[in-house]
Amino acid sequence: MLDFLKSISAKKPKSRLDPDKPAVSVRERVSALRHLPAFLQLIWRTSPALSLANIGLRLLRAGLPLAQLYVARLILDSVLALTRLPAEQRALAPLFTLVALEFGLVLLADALGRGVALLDSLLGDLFANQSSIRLMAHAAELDLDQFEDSTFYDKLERARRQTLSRTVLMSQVLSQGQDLVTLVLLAAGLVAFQPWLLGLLLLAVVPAFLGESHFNERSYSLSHSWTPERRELDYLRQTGASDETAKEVKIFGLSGFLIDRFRTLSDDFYRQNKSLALRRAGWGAVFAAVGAAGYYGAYVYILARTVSGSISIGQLTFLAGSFARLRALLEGILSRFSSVADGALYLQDFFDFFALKPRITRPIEGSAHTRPFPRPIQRGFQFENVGFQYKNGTKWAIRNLSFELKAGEKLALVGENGAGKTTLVKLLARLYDPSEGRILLDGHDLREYDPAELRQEIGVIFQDFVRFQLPAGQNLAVGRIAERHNQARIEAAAAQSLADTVIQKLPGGYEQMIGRRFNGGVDLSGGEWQKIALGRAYMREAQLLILDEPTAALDARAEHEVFQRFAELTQGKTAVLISHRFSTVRMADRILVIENGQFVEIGSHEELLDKGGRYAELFQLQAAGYR
Ligand SMILES: Nc1ncnc2c1ncn2[C@@H]1O[C@H](COP(=O)(O)OP(=O)(O)OP(=O)(O)O)[C@@H](O)[C@H]1O
Repeated sequence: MLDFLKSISAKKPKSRLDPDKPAVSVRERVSALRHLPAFLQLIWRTSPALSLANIGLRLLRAGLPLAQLYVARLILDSVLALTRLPAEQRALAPLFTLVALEFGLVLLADALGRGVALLDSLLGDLFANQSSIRLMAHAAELDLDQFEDSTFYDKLERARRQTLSRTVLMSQVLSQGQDLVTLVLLAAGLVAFQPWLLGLLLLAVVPAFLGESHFNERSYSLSHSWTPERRELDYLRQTGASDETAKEVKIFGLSGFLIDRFRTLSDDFYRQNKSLALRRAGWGAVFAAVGAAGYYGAYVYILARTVSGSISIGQLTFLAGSFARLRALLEGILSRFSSVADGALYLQDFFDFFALKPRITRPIEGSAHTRPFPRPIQRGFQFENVGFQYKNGTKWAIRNLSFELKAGEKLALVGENGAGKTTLVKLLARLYDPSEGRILLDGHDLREYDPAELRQEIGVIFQDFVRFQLPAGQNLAVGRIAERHNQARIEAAAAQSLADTVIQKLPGGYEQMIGRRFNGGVDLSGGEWQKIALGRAYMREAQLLILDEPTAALDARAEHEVFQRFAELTQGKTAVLISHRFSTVRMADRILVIENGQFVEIGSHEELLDKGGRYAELFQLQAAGYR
């Protein structure tokens, strides 16, 4: 036992990742309890009426054990008194009234218990739904670079897991309150009889509590340190068995590789978990025996007092019953305390996630207002010495970049893979802010405008656009989701992006679910998907349209047609086009060539060819391929 108690303070968790990482200390666990008021407040706000009803029922339920024990005592004493009377003097009516009372209490306890369980489940469901909604809303507010940070992802993952398991914590906290009330009521009876019995009770229960805390702490540490691996396990499970990956997994024969990795990781976790579970079970049995010994010690004492005649049989049942109940209650409260503290530690992850704040906000720090967005844009965008480094990147993705994107101009970006073209576009859309330099819109820093308003005025179709598992019409409508019921507008956008020819062939037309994830879904080819995604740009009707490799998957005829329409559609509008195809690029007014994130040259197709620089070189290279 001594060894075990020493181990509580001395042992460190066997974390595969960081063997020196200390276990979560008791102090941390207790300090995590500070999150409980905020948590209870969240529950209260979920539904004040259900919360109030829940508390009311629990308070009533808390008083019942004492009442039941007391009535049982009266019944026994009255039976004994009756047996001592001559048969003709035995009046049974008071006895049966007591029995009826006990019967009533049993029914009431059952009804209250069911009522509490019902309210817990309703409140829990509401709370889980609202937490999920808050989680999605908060994630949408955060900056893109926060998503690219793996510690953020771990937080998000833990917070996501929390939305459901927190309903268990809610029940536990409320039950804890209820049991504490019952405990105080029962303990009052025991203290009145023999105060030191309470000490005996604590002695029987406290070691079990310490053991429970210790093992919960280890469980939490283990599970916490395994968050990245768990994400990897989820990823492997998903990659090994999903429609999106099945093709390549089969072709490359990856399943053995994926399964091996999964097995190695999961076996490792299983081993660590098993060793913890075994020790937990062993020590659990020891503590249960200590608890039982305490109970029987008290029982023997109460029996001796009954035999000596100093208390009645009724009092014996009351006291022995109180003691047994108190022991179970105290054990429950103490062990629940450690799982509440454990839950509160997880709560810390939950609140940590909600405490993350986006940096790209409105208005920018230090200024009182945002600048109204120019309608129409007068001068255009200027990049002034712009540099950008990804948080997890080792080099500058863009450096010392200065150029002007004039209002109404069609600018093409050219550069080799990794040159920084997509990064430039993300900076324009304020998905990131420059690490150095600045971007001006009509002479003012882009950060002075409301980012939401800016994004309203920009339409971007990325090369890795999302294939939403939605009906075809809605898949186009995501370009301007407020217009999702405007069928005429959706059809016009489809006609402009050539998506109409794709949709006409679908059995369900605009209502046809696309993608294979849901029942009845029909998958499209890469080029067909791209036409749908392009349609989103036309739904958008933005002042600045950005297409990042919009035609990479299109056949030559479709590409030609798309660009015919694109030129018409963007007349008078500003547009940025990224493409590796010079047939597309040459349609732009000017072409900006970048290399390793740096400015190389800018000019029209003819100007750059005449100049004989990098563009001319790349153009000749591609043209040579067609000769
Ligand atoms: N999220 C990211 N985190 C870290 N580095 C990134 C990230 N995205 C891009 N990079 C790096 O920034 C550089 C520029 O990438 P970018 O995507 O802008 O290139 P690109 O010119 O659009 O390339 P491509 O023609 O292949 O689409 C590359 O070196 C890339 O590895």
